[in-house]
Amino acid sequence: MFLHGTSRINKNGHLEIGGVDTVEIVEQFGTPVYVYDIALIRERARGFKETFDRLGINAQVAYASKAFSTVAMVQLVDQEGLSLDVVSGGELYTALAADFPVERIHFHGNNKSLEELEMAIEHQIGCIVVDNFYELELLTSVCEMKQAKAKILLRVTPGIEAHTHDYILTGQEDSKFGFDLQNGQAASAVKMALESNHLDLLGLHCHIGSQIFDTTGFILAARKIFTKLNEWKNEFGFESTVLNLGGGFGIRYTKEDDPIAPSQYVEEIIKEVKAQANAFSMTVPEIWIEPGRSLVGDAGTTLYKIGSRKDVPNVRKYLAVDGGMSDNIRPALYEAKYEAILANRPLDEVEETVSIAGKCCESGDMLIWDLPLPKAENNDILAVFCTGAYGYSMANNYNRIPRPPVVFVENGLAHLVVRRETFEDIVRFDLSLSQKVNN
Ligand SMILES: Cc1ncc(COP(=O)(O)O)c(C=O)c1O
Ligand SMILES: N[C@@H](CCCC[NH3+])C(=O)O
Repeated sequence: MFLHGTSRINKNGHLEIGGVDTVEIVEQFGTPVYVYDIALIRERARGFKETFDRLGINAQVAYASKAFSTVAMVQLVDQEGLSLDVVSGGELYTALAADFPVERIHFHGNNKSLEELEMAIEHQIGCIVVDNFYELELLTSVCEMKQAKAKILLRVTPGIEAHTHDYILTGQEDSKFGFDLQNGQAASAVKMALESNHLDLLGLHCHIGSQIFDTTGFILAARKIFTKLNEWKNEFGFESTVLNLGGGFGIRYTKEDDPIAPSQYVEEIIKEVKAQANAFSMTVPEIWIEPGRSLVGDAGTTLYKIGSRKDVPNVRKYLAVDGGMSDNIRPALYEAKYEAILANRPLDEVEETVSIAGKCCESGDMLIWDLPLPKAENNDILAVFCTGAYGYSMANNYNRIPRPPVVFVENGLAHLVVRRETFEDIVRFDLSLSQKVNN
C-alpha cells in the first residue's frame, strides 16, 4: 500500500488523512480538492532543522514557496521557524500578506523586474539572490536611489548535469540561470559585487535541478564551488560566509522511485562541504538549503470524483475525473507518474486496470496510465497521492475550469485555507466589448 504521513485506511474502509475521513472532506468541500497533511509538513521541516543541529552546522532551511504558496502555508513555514524562498513579486506579496519576518525572506528569479527589486529593497528582505549582470546593475541603481545596501548571494552555474527530467535541470552550462562558474562570468560578478558600496556579498548560491535522487550532483557542485572560492580568496580576498546549495531533493511519487532520506541528503552534502573547507583551510560557511518538493510533495493528496467511463475493447479502459491538467499539469508537462486509490472503498479488491483521464479538451490530459483499481463507479472518490508540490502552484484555468480549494487537515480537523474559485472569479477580469478602459 502506498500511504504517506498520517494517511491510513479507517474502520469504514475509507482513506483518512490527518484524522479526517476523506469522504467527509468531499462532502464538506466538494471535488476536486487539494488536501494537505500538516503533521507531515511539520515533521519534514523539523527533520531538516534537526539534521543541521545534530551536525553542528549554522544553517537556514528556506522553504521554496514556488512548490506551494498560500498565506496559510507561509504562516506554517513561519511557525516552524524556516526561512522562505520567493521567486516573484506575487510570492513576495504572499509572504508579506502572511506577515512573514522579512529578514528570513530570500528573493530568487532570473528576470526580476525593477518593481520587484524596489519592493524587495523597500521591505528590507533578508537576501536577494542575484542571477545575472543585468540584475547586478539594476539592483545597484535601486539601492543607490533608495540609499540602501542589499545583502546578496550570487547564483552560480557549476556545469553539472543532475540525473532528472531535462525540463527541471538547472545546473548545466547551457542554462538560463546564474553566472557560469567555469568561463569567468562568476568571477567577474564577484569582483563587481565586492567593489559596490551598495551590495553586501554574503556568498554564493547554486541549484542544480529538481527531483534528484542522490547527492552525486550536489557533491560535484560543492567541489567546483570550493575550487573557485579558493582562487577568489587568493585573488580578491573574498570569503563566502554563506553557501546556499539550493533544493531539488527527490521524493517517492511511485513505488519505483527510490530517493534517499531527506536527512541523508543533508548529511552527505555537509560531509563534503566540511572536507572541502578543510582541504582549502577555510572556515565552514553557513549552509542554506531550499527544499520545496521534499517539504510538501507527499503531504498533498488530490481528491476527485469519477465521472464518465469509456472502454475501448481489448485496448484500454478510460475513467474520467472532474479535474485534470488544470489542477495538475505535471503529467502533461513532464510525463510525471502518480499512485492513486479509491478513497471511499476498501483497497483489497483490485479488479481492473484503468487509465485516469482529466476533463480538459486535450488528448494529453491523462493523469495516470494503467492504474490497478477496484471496479470504480460513478461518484467514487479517486485520491491521487503526492500532489502537494507544483500542483496547486501550477494550477490554471484552462477551459475556464475554476481552481480547486485547499484544505489543511491536522489532529482530526479540516481547515479551508484557499476557497474554491467560482465562475464569477473566472470572468472577474473580463471586460465587455462596450466597456471603455484606458489601461
Ligand atoms: C532556485 C531554486 N531553489 C529551490 C527550488 C526547489 O526545488 P525542489 O522543489 O525540487 O526542492 C527550485 C526549484 O527547482 C529552484 O529553482
Ligand atoms: N515545477 C517542476 C519543478 C521545477 C522546480 C522549479 N525550479 C515540477 O513540478 O517538478
